Amino acid sequence: MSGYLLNIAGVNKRFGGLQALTDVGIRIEKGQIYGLIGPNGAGKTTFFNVITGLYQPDSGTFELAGKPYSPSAPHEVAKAGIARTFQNIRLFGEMSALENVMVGRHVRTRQGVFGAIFRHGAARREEEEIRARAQELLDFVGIGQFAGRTAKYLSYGDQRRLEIARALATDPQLLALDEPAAGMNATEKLGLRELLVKIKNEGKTVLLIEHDVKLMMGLCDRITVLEYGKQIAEGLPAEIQKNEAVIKAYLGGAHQ
Ligand SMILES: Nc1ncnc2c1ncn2[C@@H]1O[C@H](COP(=O)(O)OP(=O)(O)OP(=O)(O)O)[C@@H](O)[C@H]1O
Repeated sequence: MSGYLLNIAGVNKRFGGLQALTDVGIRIEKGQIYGLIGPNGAGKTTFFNVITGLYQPDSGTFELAGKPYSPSAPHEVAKAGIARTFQNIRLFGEMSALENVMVGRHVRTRQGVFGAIFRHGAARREEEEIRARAQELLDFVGIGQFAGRTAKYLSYGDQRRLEIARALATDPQLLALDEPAAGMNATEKLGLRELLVKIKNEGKTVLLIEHDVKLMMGLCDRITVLEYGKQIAEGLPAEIQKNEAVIKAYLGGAHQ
């Protein structure tokens, strides 16, 4: 056992002639907010997709809370205890905010989605519990008042909050967020920052990809920097900010 909540090593991923990830690994302690940054095309999303079961890696070892897990399919990863959100919002637009969160919750229930559809005895009771928990989560992320609103009519920032609530509904050990601040205005970003701190204060562990480096520096406990699929730096935000290779990667202009 490593003592880390997430311990991933030696990840390689090739797309045809392109080596998208070369020997990438991260170790995240429980309760940390861990950031993944890097210029466009650095391999951040590819790495996320590998550890959450969307892409099959060419190699790599994967361990969550001391137990090896197989990133062979997204539902296996969800069962192991990792929940994620996507760069592009993926909600059920025609469903209410509450229903979106309830769907997330069904991953963890005994009756599952079919029980919920047929609504017999135990399933009905479980359904009520799920509903109550979903409302709690909406309250937690700050959109409890919009529980009945059709998801597609929520503001952009609130849709992002809803995605986070839905991910939290699976009771994950690790919450993986792919660019949660993308497209947000300054006020929404401030709100997101507060929400992430609140999630951390609940004892959750968060892995985050984000382009807003300023936001990341103020928020993350540790940061890994990728460039052309390789890890060029890992450390505390203060160390990353001073790292020559990182400064060069961001200011070099090669990726603009
Ligand atoms: N499914 C795929 N097939 C082929 N090449 C891919 C695929 N997914 C990603 N790539 C390539 O892998 C490299 C890394 O891309 P990736 O999207 O992981 O970078 P990123 O750091 O997330 O970039 P961005 O910040 O722009 O989202 C890029 O050169 C990209 O074109």
